[in-house]
Amino acid sequence: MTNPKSEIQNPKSVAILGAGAWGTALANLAAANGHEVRVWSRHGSQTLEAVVKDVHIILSAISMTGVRDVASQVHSFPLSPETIFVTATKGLDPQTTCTPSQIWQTIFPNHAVVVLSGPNLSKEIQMQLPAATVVASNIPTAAELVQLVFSSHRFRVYTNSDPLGVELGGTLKNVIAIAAGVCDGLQLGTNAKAALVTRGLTEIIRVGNNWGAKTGTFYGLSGLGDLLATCNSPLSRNYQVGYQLAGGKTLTEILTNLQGTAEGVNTCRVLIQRAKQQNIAVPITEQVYHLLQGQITPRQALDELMLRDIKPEYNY
Ligand SMILES: NC(=O)C1=CN([C@@H]2O[C@H](COP(=O)(O)OP(=O)(O)OC[C@H]3O[C@@H](n4cnc5c(N)ncnc54)[C@H](OP(=O)(O)O)[C@@H]3O)[C@@H](O)[C@H]2O)C=CC1
Ligand SMILES: O=C(CO)COP(=O)(O)O
Repeated sequence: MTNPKSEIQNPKSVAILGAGAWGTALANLAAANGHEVRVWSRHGSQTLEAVVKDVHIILSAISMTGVRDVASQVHSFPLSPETIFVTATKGLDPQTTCTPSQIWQTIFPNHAVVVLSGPNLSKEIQMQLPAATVVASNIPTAAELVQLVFSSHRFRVYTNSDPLGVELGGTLKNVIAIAAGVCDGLQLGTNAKAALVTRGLTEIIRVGNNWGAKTGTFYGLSGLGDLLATCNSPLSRNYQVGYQLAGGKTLTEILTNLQGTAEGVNTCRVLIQRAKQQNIAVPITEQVYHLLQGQITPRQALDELMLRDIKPEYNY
């Protein structure tokens, strides 16, 4: 059963770039609503040019490492000026610290770009469990069109007019999810976890505000919502990285055996770079960074956080 409002009077053609866990789940959602869906993978039989030809929507669910290259390739093909880009990647560009939507928008300045982000563990969505997400754009009609394409009785899609905030919420929480995995792996208890996630949200808001995003966005699905999902679920790859580090495995061992992408590892490095440039306090991210670099143990990271100077709670 589709959402009655999204029932197909006007089916759209949708190119999904990336046949990983998230690209596949999103392709299934659009196809279940009766849209024409074409999926591109670099290992697939169809060319990128054929997949994007004449489509209404191009949705990228490519890992951060591939975004710039794939966006540049798409740029070399003829597209309708009406084509809407949707980005579902949760990462930061190591060279420029740009978000994926900033990359797409720079390469396609005359096209609408929509960010899709929320508490969306793809395994649960593939099992058709209920979930909600946010589609955000500076062009409201573009976000509304994407909302219709993906909405169903199992997948509730909200629009939002702060694409940067929605994108940063989904991206920055991955670093906190690694820390949450460490917290659970060390069996630090529920109080510790609540403190970590709440102070993690403060850190995300501090970084987001400096970047130009709105505070309120981070209390929504793509900030607090996604923190709750990924900091509490073993389905999250980022959480798994932290949990297994706490169990004594090395990062290399963990990443070799992990199914899929844990963007928080790269995001943490880029975030440290940006926080230094902009002079933003990111104490949790700093400890995750030292831990990922193998410079401290999980217990030492905990001590560093607990022994910081005492201060007022609100210091965005
Ligand atoms: N899984 C989830 O629950 C969710 C994931 N996300 C985000 O979506 C993004 C993708 O995650 P997910 O699908 O889980 O990851 P996967 O590792 O399952 O898939 C990654 C996809 O990116 C492709 N890719 C990677 N590098 C390149 C490249 N250089 N050129 C072309 N394609 C490339 C991979 O292609 P190939 O298979 O050929 O390697 C694959 O299709 C991440 O940013 C993640 O944070 C967001 C919400 C939910
Ligand atoms: O972003 C996600 C859920 O919203 C997926 O989390 P992981 O990338 O940690 O698996």
